[in-house]
Amino acid sequence: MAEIIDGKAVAAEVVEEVTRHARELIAAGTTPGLAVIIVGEDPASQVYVASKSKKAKECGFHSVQHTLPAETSEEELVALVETLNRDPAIHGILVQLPLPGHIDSGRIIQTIAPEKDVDGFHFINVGKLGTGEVETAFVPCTPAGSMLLLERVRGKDLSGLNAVVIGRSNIVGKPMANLLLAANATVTIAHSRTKDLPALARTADILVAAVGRPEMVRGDWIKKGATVIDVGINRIAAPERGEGKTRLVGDVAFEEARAVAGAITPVPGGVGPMTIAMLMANTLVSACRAAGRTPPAL
Ligand SMILES: Nc1nc2c(c(=O)[nH]1)N[C@@H](CN(C=O)c1ccc(C(=O)N[C@@H](CCC(=O)O)C(=O)O)cc1)CN2
Repeated sequence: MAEIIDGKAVAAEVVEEVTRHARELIAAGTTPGLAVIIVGEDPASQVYVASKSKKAKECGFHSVQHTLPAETSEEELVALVETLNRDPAIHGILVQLPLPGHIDSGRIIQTIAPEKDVDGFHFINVGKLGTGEVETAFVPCTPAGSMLLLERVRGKDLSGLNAVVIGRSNIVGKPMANLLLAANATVTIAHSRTKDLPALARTADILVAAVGRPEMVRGDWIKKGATVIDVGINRIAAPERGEGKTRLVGDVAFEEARAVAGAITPVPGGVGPMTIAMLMANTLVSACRAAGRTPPAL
């Protein structure tokens, strides 16, 4: 049976470290500030944003939440981001995704000042990560958190290991592939047009599933002893729990996979909690840089 990688516990460790460093920074005169923006009433987004704001307060940060109606115009949102760009008390700006359809997410992301882009989605940060400038980039929170979990079982250097990332999104798949490459893994990105995905997945010592399709990766796709990082968070019907009930599953069929893998992240309690912990870490780093201090290695 595979080792279960406890993302909740690792996230709690990260948050504890961030809080300790934040205390020192605050004593030296800089309070890390995080502004989180949500537009509309998507229930999952509301939960994530509330968790982010709450966690920021727990870390001792100055935490501001902007809750905007779904009808907010793109121009209004741009204006808010520009105001936050100029606010010296704010070191991190996060616009919760997805945004309502009438707003161009790309334009909003590119409006965020790169030095406050704690989501790591701005072209400047994407480019830095892509060219190996990891030290000065902001790395997107979910891949950064996934790498920390991976490090717990495989160490920092992945030389000689084959990694397969299923999914090519800008938020997870592509940055994850870049981080694996920076750690010396041999990386393949697979997607909906990949031929014989199960066979390719079976070549992976490290398999990252980030497709958003419930339990797509089956046990017989997994090489014996592989490390499986499940980034998917899918809510599915669970009639066995009662009428109208739901449950969360990942992109990996967990029970099948744990019988074959060497280590695996569960859903919930794996990569998800790391996303919020790494946002706190990125905000601390941003505040350290603004204060002219060397950010801690987290
Ligand atoms: N601007 C951004 N928007 C979105 C991001 C992001 O990184 N930046 N990521 C996702 C959602 N997300 C954070 O925003 C997120 C998803 C899941 C979790 C989490 O802790 N999940 C728990 C389960 C929670 C539940 O019960 O529903 C888990 O996996 O254990 C945290 C953050 C999209 N948008």
